[in-house]
Amino acid sequence: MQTDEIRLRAAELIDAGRYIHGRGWVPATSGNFSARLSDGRIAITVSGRHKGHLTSDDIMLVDEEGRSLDGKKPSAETLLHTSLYRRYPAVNAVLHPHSPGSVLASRLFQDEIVLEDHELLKALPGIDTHESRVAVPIFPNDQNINRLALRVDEYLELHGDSHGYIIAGHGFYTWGASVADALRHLEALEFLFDLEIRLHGVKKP
Ligand SMILES: CSCCC(=O)C(=O)COP(=O)(O)O
Ligand SMILES: [Zn+2]
Repeated sequence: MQTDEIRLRAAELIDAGRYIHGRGWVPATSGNFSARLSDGRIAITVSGRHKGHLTSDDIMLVDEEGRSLDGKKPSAETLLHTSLYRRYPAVNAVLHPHSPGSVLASRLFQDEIVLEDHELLKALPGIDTHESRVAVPIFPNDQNINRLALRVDEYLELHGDSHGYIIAGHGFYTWGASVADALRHLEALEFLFDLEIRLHGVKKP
């Protein structure tokens, strides 16, 4: 059943996809997006769809464990979304771009990229001064999404809240209380990754 809430969240994800693709952050059919509904179900992109040209047919519902509720095939990376929703009750949207900044950062830095002394850090929740240090962890890519989700979850358990994480040679994940918030975090992080890459050069020393 298409409730108003589902239609609204789907429209937000469709608009976000058009914007993110326009910026070159989800080339081909890469990336995936989701939003949590008030009853705990999750609206998520169908696997393999082009995220720049999404329609309502490309947004489906899964339960909290990532199981399809409507017979469609959810994103191959659904478990990376559901584990974030499980960990963070205040998070209602997760966005995953395959952006050049995140991929290049993973070639240049190991384990984490540190963002500090940037006014734009204030676009991230809980940060109100440029005198802040944000470490974005970098995990090795893994075709076993369950194993990757566990690895990320273990890191977050150990290190506390995070604004996002990079998967090496792949892309990054970020999240927020709403699709608009997650999109702001995505744009800020990608901008800061790009600045750090330019600052440090694109080749490893
Ligand atoms: C063509 S990109 C490879 C898969 C991927 O990393 C991705 O983000 C898209 O997968 P999905 O199943 O969500 O379409
Ligand atoms: Zn991906």
